[in-house]
Amino acid sequence: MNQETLKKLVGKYATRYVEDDMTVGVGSGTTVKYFVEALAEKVKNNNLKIKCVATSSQTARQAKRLKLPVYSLCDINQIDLTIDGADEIDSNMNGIKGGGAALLREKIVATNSQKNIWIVDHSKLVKNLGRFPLPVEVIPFGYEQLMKKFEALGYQPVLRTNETSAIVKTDSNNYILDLHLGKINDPIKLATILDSTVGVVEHGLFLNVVDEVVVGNSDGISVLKR
Ligand SMILES: O=C[C@H](O)[C@H](O)[C@H](O)COP(=O)(O)O
Repeated sequence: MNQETLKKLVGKYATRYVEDDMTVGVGSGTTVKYFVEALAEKVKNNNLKIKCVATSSQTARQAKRLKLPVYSLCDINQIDLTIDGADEIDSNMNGIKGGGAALLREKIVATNSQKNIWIVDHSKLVKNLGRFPLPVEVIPFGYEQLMKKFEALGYQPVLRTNETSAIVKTDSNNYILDLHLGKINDPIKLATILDSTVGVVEHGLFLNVVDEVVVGNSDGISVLKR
């Protein structure tokens, strides 16, 4: 099975976690896109009454187009379950997210969710985090100074730009610095440093956040539980 087929498979599989009357956090990315499609189908076929909270404007647009009811996080009491993708997951079920620049809203939704499930193909499972550049969302004001600080720390920051070389702006109008770390030996220490750096809005280290990971393998699906 190719990667796209595996993404589709886990996206569809994840709909089994969604029950009537739930409020569901809906993540972002190319894997979640398949979950949203399958969820819309399930909601329609079973006449489910659910509420969705989207982690990005892109997901919100897709969900609305497919007639899923999208609510603002401010207008709901509690999120029962969030289904999201990930860029890397280590053996402690810690992850890197933000490859699609949605990390800030994703972390807000995840930390307001009773349960978090990630859906990935097997290529996302790693021994140590860090081969995937760590996305850090920063305030545009004075971001060059932050880049200098990160360079001095050996983090090798790269300002994220798009195909036309324009600076990528997040849904909150911030910039993304991708840190090329190679291997993150101590994710907790790194998260603490980034959390206390002025100008950093949020980073893509999601530590102790996920409850279950649905993995698409060439011979089928496996589920990792914390
Ligand atoms: O900002 C984007 C999110 O963190 C995505 O969930 C993550 O990048 C995984 O995306 P994909 O399923 O496209 O690999």
